[in-house]
Amino acid sequence: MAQTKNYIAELNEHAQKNHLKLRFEDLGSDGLDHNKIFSQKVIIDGKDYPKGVGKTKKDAKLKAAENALRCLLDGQDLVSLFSLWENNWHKKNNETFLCLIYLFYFCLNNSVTVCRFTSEFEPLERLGKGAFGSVHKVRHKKLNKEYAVKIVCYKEKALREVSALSDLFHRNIVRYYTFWEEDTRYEGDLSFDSYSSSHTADNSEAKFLYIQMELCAENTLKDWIDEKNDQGLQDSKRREESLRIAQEIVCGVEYIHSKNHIHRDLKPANIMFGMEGEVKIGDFGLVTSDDDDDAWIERTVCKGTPSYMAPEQRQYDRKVDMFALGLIFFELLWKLSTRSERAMVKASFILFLFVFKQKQIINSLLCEKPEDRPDAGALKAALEEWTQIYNGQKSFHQENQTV
Ligand SMILES: Nc1ncnc2c1ncn2[C@@H]1O[C@H](COP(=O)(O)OP(=O)(O)OP(=O)(O)O)[C@@H](O)[C@H]1O
Repeated sequence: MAQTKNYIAELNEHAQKNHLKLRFEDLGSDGLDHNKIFSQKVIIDGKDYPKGVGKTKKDAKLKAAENALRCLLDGQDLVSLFSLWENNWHKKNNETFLCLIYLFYFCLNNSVTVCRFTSEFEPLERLGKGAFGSVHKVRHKKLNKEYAVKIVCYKEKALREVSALSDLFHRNIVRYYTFWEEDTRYEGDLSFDSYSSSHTADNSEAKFLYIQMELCAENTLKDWIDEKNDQGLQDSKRREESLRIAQEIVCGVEYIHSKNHIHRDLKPANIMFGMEGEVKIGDFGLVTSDDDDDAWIERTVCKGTPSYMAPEQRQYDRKVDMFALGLIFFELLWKLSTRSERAMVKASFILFLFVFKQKQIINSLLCEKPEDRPDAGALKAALEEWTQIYNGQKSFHQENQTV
C-alpha cells in the first residue's frame, strides 16, 4: 500500500523553522451519519489556506496540511509569499532571504502560469470561429497596434499553417508575425466550450498554439459576393471590381506557388481584405509543400503509382488551386445561388453569357485535366489582357457617349 506522506508533521516543521503562527480549524462535517465528509483548514499568520476534506477528521486535517504546503512551497500562492515576506521584514535577515529563495524556486518551476496572450495583448473581440479554433482581434499593449491572434489546438494542421505562413511575405497574403505555445487556452474564448469537450476533454497534455497575424477587415470575399448578389447587380462596376480582385488573388497564388506551396483550400471565405481593400489570402491550414515527398505521395496515390511519375508532373499538383480560382472567378462575376447552378459552371452552361475572354479564362481553369489548366503566371497574363480589352471597350463607350 502506498505510504501517505505526513503533511501535518512537515507543515509543523516548516512553521517552526520560519516562526509562523500555525493552527488548524475544524470546519465541521456534512452528510448522513454513515457517510460523513469532514472539513478542516489551515490558518498561518492569520491567512486562510484551501480547506481539506476527508472521510475522517484526520484525513481532512492531512489534506488541509497538504494544500497549505503546496501553496507555500510550490509558489502557487504568490500573494501568500509576498505577505509572508512583508510580515517577516522586521524579523531576521535570513528569513527575508528564505522568502527570496521561495520566490526564486517558483519562478524556476514556472508554477505561476503567466499567459503571454493576456499579458502582451488586450483582447478586443472574437472575430470568428473555425473548425480548429478561433480568431481574436487584439491590441498589443506596448505597441498600441491591432492584430489578429488565432488560437488553435496544437495539431498538425496548425503547425502546417504556421510553417507555411512564416515562409510567405506578400501584399496579397495575410501577414504572419509570430507564434507561441501555451498550456492553456484563453479563458474568454467561448468557442472552446464545444471545441474542448470534443478535442481536449480527456487530454490534459493538450497545448495551444497562438498565431499572431495581420488584422484584416471583417468582411471576407464571401461577404463581398453575397452583398453584390443581394444588390442583384451583374453590372460593369461589379465586373471592374471583380477583375481587380481576381488579379490580386492570382498575384497571391503565383507567389504561394513560387515558394513551392499549394494552398488547397482556396474559397471566398478564406479570402479577406486588408485595411486598404487589398486582397489577403488566409487560412493556410491545408497548405502543403510541393517538395514534401510524403505529402506528394499521399496526394497522388489515388492517381496511380507515384514513383513512375516524371518530376515535371509534380507541378500539376498546383493546378488544384487553379481549378478553385476558376470557380471563384465565376462567383465574382455571376450569382450562383444553388448547388445545381454551381454544378452547371462545370458544364459551362452559363458561360455563354460571358464575354469571350472571360469565357476562355474560366473554361481553361475548369478543365478536367490538370495539365490543361494554365499556371498562375499564364493566368496573370490572361487577366492583364482581359483588363486591356475591358479598358479599351470602356473608353470606346465613353467616347461614343460624349460625341
Ligand atoms: N487575420 C485575420 N484578420 C481578421 N479576421 C480574420 C483573420 N483570420 C481569420 N479571420 C476571421 O476569423 C474567422 C475564423 O477563421 P479561421 O481561419 O479560424 O477559420 P475558418 O477559415 O472559418 O475555418 P477552418 O479553420 O475550419 O477552415 C473567419 O471568419 C475569418 O474571417
